[in-house]
Amino acid sequence: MQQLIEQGNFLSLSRTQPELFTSSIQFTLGNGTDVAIAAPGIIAFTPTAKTSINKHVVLSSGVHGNETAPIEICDELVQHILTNKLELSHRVLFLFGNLPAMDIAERFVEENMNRLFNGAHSKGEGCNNSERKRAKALEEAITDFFSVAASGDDKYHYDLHTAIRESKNEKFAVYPYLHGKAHSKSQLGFLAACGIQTILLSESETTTFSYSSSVQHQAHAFTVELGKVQPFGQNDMSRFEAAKQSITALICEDDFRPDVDIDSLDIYRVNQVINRHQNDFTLHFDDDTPNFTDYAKGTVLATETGATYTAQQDGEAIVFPNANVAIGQRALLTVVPTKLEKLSV
Ligand SMILES: O=C(O)CCC(=O)N[C@@H](CCC(=O)O)C(=O)O
Ligand SMILES: [Zn+2]
Repeated sequence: MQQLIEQGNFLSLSRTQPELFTSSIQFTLGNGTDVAIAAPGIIAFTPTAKTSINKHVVLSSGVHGNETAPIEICDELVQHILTNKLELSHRVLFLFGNLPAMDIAERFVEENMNRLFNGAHSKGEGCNNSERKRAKALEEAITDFFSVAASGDDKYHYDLHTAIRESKNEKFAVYPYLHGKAHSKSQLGFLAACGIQTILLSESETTTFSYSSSVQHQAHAFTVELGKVQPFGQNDMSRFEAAKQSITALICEDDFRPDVDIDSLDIYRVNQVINRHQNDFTLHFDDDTPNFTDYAKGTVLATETGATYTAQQDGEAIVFPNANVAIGQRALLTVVPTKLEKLSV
């Protein structure tokens, strides 16, 4: 543990010597911050010297193993907390999602982990592979972490990703379906401070990590897309500076609440969720077509035996196209511009 406290290399040790963390470990840093390690890649910090803790923040990265920029950002934050370069004002749980997928620089090993949350890990064939077991462990870590929040405290979960393709709107966030609850203006302010001006409103239940935290814990939860997938060490970190600074402010300042002019944001709602049902599922645009490319009504976007998927409105745009997903999984979202109707503070 001496090496961990001196170097702060929690992610590296989790990946290279996971046996160090197979039993849970607790210790306290010199500045009074309690550290609890539940498993490799799962570390929580509680700044006990603070009397006004009212935010409980979950930062997950690497749920897809090849989405490296968020992993590098969180790795650095953890290092700075462990080595006392950063002093927290609020509780933070860091989750490094798919460690084996990071090692092979792939999105996943056997199964896309971001379709296994909200209990999906234990449905169907059951919790029978390492990604299903990890999704369950990550959910349990969040349940434990939020269980000590007092009523009225704020719970947050930012699930940090990068997209496979280029994107006309480089940074964007998926706001999980809120079942009629109002969208939060202060959360949109925080995301804007991170450089995220584009928000997709999901309109259905899913098995993503952010939806799970939103519906299970009433957390302010988002899937945050910070840029494009790059190998470890090849990210232009200057493109993530605003996100890094704002996340740091959220966890280190007593009350970081940047404001935003809602009219300056690009808000979309999901219009179609197109799943792949057949082996011959084909997208009808080039592989390098960026996210948020929009089409005229009637344009054929994808086909498969028995179905043709078209733009239903002028200006309908594509997001996350991927013809290679497993049968039954989401191969394409389409989105259309919208306005936010119900906003809370
Ligand atoms: O670029 C892509 O095709 C995928 C990027 C990514 O991993 N996106 C998330 C979004 C989750 C959500 O809809 O909230 C995913 O597909 O899991
Ligand atoms: Zn991802």
